[in-house]
Amino acid sequence: MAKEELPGVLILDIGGTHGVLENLAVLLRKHFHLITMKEFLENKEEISKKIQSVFVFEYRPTIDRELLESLPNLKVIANSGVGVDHLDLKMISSFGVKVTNTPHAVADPTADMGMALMLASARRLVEGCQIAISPDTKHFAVDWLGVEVTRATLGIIGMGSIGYKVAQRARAFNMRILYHNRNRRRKEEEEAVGAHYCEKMEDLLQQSDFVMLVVNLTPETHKLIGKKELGLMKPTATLINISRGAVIDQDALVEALQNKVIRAAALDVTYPEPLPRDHPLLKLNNIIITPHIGTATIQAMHMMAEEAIANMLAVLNGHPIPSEVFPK
Ligand SMILES: O=C(O)C(=O)CO
Repeated sequence: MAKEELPGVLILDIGGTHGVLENLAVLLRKHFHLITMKEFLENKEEISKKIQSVFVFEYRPTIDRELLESLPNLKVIANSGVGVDHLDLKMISSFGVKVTNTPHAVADPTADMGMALMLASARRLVEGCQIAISPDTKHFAVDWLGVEVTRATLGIIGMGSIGYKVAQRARAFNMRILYHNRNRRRKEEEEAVGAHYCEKMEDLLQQSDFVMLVVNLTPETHKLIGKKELGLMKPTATLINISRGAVIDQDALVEALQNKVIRAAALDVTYPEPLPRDHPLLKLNNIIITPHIGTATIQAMHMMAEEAIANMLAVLNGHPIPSEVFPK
């Protein structure tokens, strides 16, 4: 089929020239006529009617009313990634447009990232690397001892599919696993990973050596971890965040890390992203920050594109949609 006859997909944020993005474009071109944001802006009049789907490639708040008003035939916005807090679902739905996400592709790489951050913080990997490459060779490990993950207690806040995959990995480290979630998991699922349910988040915070945040960002989870919650954690505990930055009250975290209320933090997400260069979190030495790379693997990029393509085709062909997200 000629590319013009295929349904048009507007690509947000795929404009790079990196090999991995070109590979995604190859996958998408099998089913769609690809339209970049640049092409769209240069030739809005002619192109806008052709666009039936939008592929959101990065976690950015890019879909506004003005864009939706300019796309009369839009049927679906396919988000890469599971979190859709950057999309105004109610507003999008008022245009009769569906939103989909990619929960399957993200679960393993994001859980891996949680483990990577926990291990890196526990064993002070970033400092170790800096010491190894520094010109001063007179460093003694005894001056910067880490802590062990093996047999420690891990508290997982948010036991959806990513949280559960973290628990599966933590079991291999003989960790004691606690979790807090809106809904308790089935008994068989708890037993399979040896996880204990804490109805009260406070109990989990008080007992855990590592607390990992894996919740969606919603009005209920906004600043879920603040001064009070940090104060409940052990002074030897580490806070890991692989969900969304705004789940933590960052001012309270700065204070807690400065005053050694907790041992350390390891964050893949912050607000805003990236943090301003003079942000106090960047001045601390008991923190590791990565730039929201939970799904930044070659494999995840491909799986997310495949999952998004399946979602878009289902909407356009009127089939059951594998992963639709509904406004609350
Ligand atoms: O899937 C998502 O929404 C992520 O942010 C993964 O890190």
